[in-house]
Order: sequence, then structure tokens, then C-alpha cells
Amino acid sequence: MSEKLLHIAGLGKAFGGNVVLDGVDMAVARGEIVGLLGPNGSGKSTLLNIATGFEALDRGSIVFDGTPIEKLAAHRIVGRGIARTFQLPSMPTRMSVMEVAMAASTARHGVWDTLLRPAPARQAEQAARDKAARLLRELLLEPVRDLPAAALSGGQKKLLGIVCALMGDPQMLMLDEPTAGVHPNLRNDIVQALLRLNAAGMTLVVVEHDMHFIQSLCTRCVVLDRGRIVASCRPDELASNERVAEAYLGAAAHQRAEAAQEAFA
Ligand SMILES: Nc1ncnc2c1ncn2[C@@H]1O[C@H](COP(=O)(O)OP(=O)(O)OP(=O)(O)O)[C@@H](O)[C@H]1O
Repeated sequence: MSEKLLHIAGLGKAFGGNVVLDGVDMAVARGEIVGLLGPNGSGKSTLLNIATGFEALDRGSIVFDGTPIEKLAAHRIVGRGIARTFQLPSMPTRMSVMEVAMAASTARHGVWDTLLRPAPARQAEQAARDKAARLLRELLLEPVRDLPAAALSGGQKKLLGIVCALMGDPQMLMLDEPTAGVHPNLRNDIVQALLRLNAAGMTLVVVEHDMHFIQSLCTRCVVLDRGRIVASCRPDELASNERVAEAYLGAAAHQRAEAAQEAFA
């Protein structure tokens, strides 16, 4: 077992002429809760998409738990132990919350298992059902488990996204803006649930804009600015970090200049 669970080196990605990640080096140790921050468009989601196999990289390497994963398809990366959630989870309209959670189970059985339902297949299904029920309870979705998943609020859909990600027992969970659109009352519940997961051994990487959420959750913050890492520090050091201020103020100044240009065009 390597101490560094995730090791990203020299990661580069461009969309057409737009260089989005420009030589990113980043390591995450087992048991850390890393906040991935940066102004809009700095490349956070792209980094998550590449690490989880949803986007191909142009250059660089990604090693997870000692194995290169940069060429693996998304489902193989899940099999290696990295799960993720999405900024805007969409849910099937005809499935209940419980059914969606069950469908995310990574336990697989074949046609004969489905037709004949031998004892091992029935036991595996029961185990998945028990796990889904436990996770729905843990993520505060027990009261709505029989409702159509599409009827959930935006915040509840995010929680269900976390449940689905956890059904495969990942070693690392990557969350893309878990509190965006979530009612403030629910945010602390999400923090507490994530802290419990971390206490049970899960490593977390969280893309998030809510600084209060970051402060209450993360052990370390990595800040991206225009595709480069400009800071890696404790959450309480962010406010006094000049490179962080420059990244955010620079972005704000740039946006103001763009707005001014548009206004006078
Ligand atoms: N599939 C894509 N095709 C073309 N351009 C893309 C694609 N995905 C992302 N981009 C561009 O890459 C840049 C970085 O986007 P990304 O979503 O990674 O930033 P972010 O830091 O997550 O931003 P935000 O905080 O606003 O979500 C943006 O300019 C975006 O338009």
C-alpha cells in the first residue's frame, strides 16, 4: 500500500486552443480530505473528469493505489476504487430512490442468476439491498426511499448521487460541488456524513466554492488558477495566501474588464 493514494503528474489538457490544465502535479494521501478550489473555469471539473475516466488527458500520468489509471475507461476506474459524484445529477423518472441506489450496486450476476435465482444470487441481492438501505439512512434519504428519484429536490438528488457512488465501496470519493443548490440546513448534514465516511477510512477530494463548507470539512486545500496549481495549504491559511488572493481577485478583475468591454461595445 502506497502512502500517496492518488498521484497526478504533469497533467495537461486543452480543448481546441483553450489550455485548461497546464502541467498539474497533485498527490492525495490516504485518509486526506482535499478541497479543490479555484475561480470559475480554472479547470477543477476537468481535472475530476480526467481522474475518473470521463475525459481523456493530453499528457501526464495518473497513478492510483500504485496502478496507472490514465488510460482506463470510467467503469474500470470505479473498479479500481475511485467513485465520483456530478454537479448536476439527473435521475431516472420511473425508478424509486431505493431502486436507483440498488442499480448502482457493483455486484453483477448473469442471465441464469436472473432466471433461476440460485441462493448466491439471492444473497448478493439481499446484501446490496441492505447496503442501499444503510447508505440511504446515513445520507438522510430514508424517509423518501420509496418516492420516484426524479421527484427529489436538487439537494436530495446530490445526496442520492453520493449514495450511488458509495455502493461500490470506493477507497476514494471525488465530489463535484456537493453543496451547490443545496439548502443551507442540509449542508451541515452533508459535512457530517462526509466526516463519518472519512473516519471510516475513505479519502475525499471535493470541488467546492462554499468556503464555510471547505473550512468545516477539508484537511488541505489545493487551488487551481488557469490550469495551474498555485497553492496547497490548510483551509485556515487560504485567506492569507497571496497566490490565492491573486487567483480570485485576478479572475474578478478579468470578469469586471469583460463586463466593461461588453457594456461599452
Ligand atoms: N468538453 C469541453 N469542451 C470544450 N471546453 C471545455 C469542455 N469542458 C470544459 N471546457 C472548458 O474548460 C475550462 C475549464 O472548465 P472546468 O469546468 O474544468 O472549470 P471549473 O474550474 O470546474 O469551473 P466552475 O467552477 O465554473 O465549474 C472552461 O473554459 C470550459 O469552458
